[in-house]
Amino acid sequence: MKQTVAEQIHDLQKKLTEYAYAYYVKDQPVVDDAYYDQLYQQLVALETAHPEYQTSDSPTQRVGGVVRKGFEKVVHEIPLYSLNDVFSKAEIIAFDQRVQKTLGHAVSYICELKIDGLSISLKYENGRLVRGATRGDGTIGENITDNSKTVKSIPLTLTEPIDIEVRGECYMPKASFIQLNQKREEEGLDIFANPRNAAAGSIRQLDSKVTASRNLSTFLYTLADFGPLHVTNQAEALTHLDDLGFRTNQERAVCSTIDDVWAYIESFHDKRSQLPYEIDGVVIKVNDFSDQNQLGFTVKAPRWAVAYKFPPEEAQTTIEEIEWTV
Ligand SMILES: NC(=O)c1cc2c(=O)c3cc(F)ccc3oc2nc1N
Repeated sequence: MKQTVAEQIHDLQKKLTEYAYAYYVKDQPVVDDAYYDQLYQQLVALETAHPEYQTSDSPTQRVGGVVRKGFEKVVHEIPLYSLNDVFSKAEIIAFDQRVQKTLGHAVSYICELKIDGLSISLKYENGRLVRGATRGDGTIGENITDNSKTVKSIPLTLTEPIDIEVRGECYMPKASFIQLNQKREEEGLDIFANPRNAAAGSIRQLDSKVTASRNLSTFLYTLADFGPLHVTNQAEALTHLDDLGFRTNQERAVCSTIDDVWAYIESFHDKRSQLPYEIDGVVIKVNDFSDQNQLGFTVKAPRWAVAYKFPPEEAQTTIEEIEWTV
């Protein structure tokens, strides 16, 4: 039986959302670009002819179009802390000693690549994105909801209709950074010093169409407000973020000893230049949440995590060296 217009539109929205998820979140395209574009144009035509069926979470709403005079301020009910930096194995061992002394037992750690982007916070109500915000000073950030919606790896709707707040890093892939600077040079514009600055300048654009053009991506890493989720450790939390539809970094590893942590760090010190995104170190976190809660926070940072920083990268990676994934 012939589909109604509403069914055609809903069907296209669903398909295009699934294809975009595979491409931008899982790095595993399921259709080629030409086919995606063909369906996308069909959806734009149908939604234009029947705006009553255009939904706020349709893939066509990713193009931006809001121009603001400035950013509203956002108060982070749960502050975004920064991490204490360490620069040597000795400091990591000292961190582990402090943790064991405070808790009275050994712990397992989770190592995560330290993505060199800018921190963002995303708030969902009933599974719908309601607010995107920059970290700011950790308590007061900027409302970048319009721009967040143009970042293709940020889900507009979660797989569960829950209230939750998550945090992560918004970054610009190395290849996009190199292409953006080449384009800016040709146009006689100033170039960005590094992908982090390019990401910050792109997510804090007053014209969300510009943000949409910058091919930003994300890796989420924290459940700020767990909502109804029952997770006991960071590894589980990251799996939940995956299940909800977020993009998380798959290089993470649970390590039961500091020697394993150090082996992880050394392995990524060598792989760093081949990664399609910039990292400036490795974040080491006590994995278990009850241990984290017992360790708590200082005024500015958690006692249950440190950021091991790599020495500044030597030569800027050439485009040939990079694996061409988003
Ligand atoms: N850049 C990062 O890739 C990254 C950053 C942070 C944080 O800034 C961070 C700050 C906190 F107070 C607590 C946990 C954190 O975990 C983190 N985990 C990460 N993977």
